[in-house]
Amino acid sequence: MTKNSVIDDLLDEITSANPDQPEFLQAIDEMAQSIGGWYGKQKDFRKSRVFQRLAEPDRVISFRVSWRDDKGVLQHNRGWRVQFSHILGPYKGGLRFAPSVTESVLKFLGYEQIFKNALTGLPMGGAKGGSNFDPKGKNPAEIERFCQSFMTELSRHIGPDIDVPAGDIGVGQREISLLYGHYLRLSNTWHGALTGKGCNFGGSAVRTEATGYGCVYFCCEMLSHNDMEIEGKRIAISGSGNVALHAAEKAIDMDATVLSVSDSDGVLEFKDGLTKKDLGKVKTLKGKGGHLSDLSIGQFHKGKTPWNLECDIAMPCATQNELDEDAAKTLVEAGVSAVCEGANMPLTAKASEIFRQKRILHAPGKAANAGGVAVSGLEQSQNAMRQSWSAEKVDQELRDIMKKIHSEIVSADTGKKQLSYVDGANLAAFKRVAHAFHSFGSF
Ligand SMILES: NC(=O)C1=CN([C@@H]2O[C@H](COP(=O)(O)OP(=O)(O)OC[C@H]3O[C@@H](n4cnc5c(N)ncnc54)[C@H](O)[C@@H]3O)[C@@H](O)[C@H]2O)C=CC1
Ligand SMILES: O=C(O)CCC(=O)C(=O)O
Repeated sequence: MTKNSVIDDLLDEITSANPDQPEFLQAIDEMAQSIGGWYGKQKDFRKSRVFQRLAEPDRVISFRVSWRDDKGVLQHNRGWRVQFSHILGPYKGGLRFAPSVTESVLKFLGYEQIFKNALTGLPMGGAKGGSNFDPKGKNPAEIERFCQSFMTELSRHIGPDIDVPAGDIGVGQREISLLYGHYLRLSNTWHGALTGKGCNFGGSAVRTEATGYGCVYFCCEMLSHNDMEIEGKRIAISGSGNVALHAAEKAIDMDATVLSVSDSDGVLEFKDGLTKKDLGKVKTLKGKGGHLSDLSIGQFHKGKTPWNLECDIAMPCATQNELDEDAAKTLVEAGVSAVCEGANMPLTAKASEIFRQKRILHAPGKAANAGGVAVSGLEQSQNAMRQSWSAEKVDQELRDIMKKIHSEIVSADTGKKQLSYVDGANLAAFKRVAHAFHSFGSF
């Protein structure tokens, strides 16, 4: 079978089984393109349809979340937990609260999570969950009532050896605290059934910072492997949430010039580089749910993205498909050297293809943003051991894990002369999961 016929064969059945799930199919397609050459030679895996079976979640739990708003009116949203695979460990992955959440979005995130978690080398399966609830514009009491109602159902499905959720878009430490508090009341058991908890009640040092810091650590590994360094590089960052602001913080520490942060209204540009002082102002504003356009620092460009800024490194840290083909072309013309994904699947398939053709270094999210879930894995270990490690120890572990992920990717035998971080990450992770899955028989 040629590579293309293998890929067509893999995609046909999954595509027809998942109509109207474009994000999920995009993630599946990327994996099939990366591993197709190798998979075509794996007779046993093809015969037992490992790829197709792995594309079917273990289960998708969907539920009603009823909550009362401040006017006393009963509202309801839909909640989900996609428990994709627990081959390598308990289900693990974040919860997202945003109006754009659909089953397709959570399935793509859950699928990516299986392979990201495999790359960390820690015993974690893959899952994702959340709700189409929009936290924007809700007051704290409404958020609390929503979180409690959401957990009333979710608590039946989670536990330290079953499924361990964490945060994602719209779910930060405030929401994790509310969710965990309600879980404790319902279960009457203290154990680490959630990660991202406050450090004074079982959370790990550095978990809040880990995704952004890890992304910069990975970027440094990738640059140094390719005879470059981060010092002095101009970095365009999108987003202004947990991942973006901690990536910006670490990049500034490493003497890079951070040119931007953004939100859905536009981009805030810092021509001479974001300073720690101004980063503090952005953090304070975002902590209160404000808009970047309200700040009187930098230059705000309404309705724009960071992708037309002249930069050396693009670091998309906001959301899926935020960087499209035109943006990729603009970045290439402006001389970008590397793209490092803080967000999950922030590039459209066409944008990704442009960077591949132009041989731009491109670190996919499942590698570059794995630092967050890796420190979640370390939080699970600390909870199980009833220990609390120092920030220095956790940060060192995080650096070591990002380094190890990088070296696994560059040594993955993709059969191609040109090093592709996308293919390397997909192949290294898929092999680990597929070998375990296959050995379980009719699983
Ligand atoms: N929090 C974590 O530990 C991890 C998060 N991620 C991924 O990182 C990305 C960001 O997540 P967080 O920072 O945790 O979320 P967050 O909720 O803290 O921040 C999201 C930010 O993105 C901005 N945003 C949303 N849509 C946008 C758009 N279209 N254009 C520009 N900005 C937009 C929002 O204004 C907000 O500032 C997501 O893709 C998430 O899945 C990945 C690994 C771990
Ligand atoms: O920390 C975790 O469990 C999950 C983090 C996450 O949602 C992600 O890696 O996309």
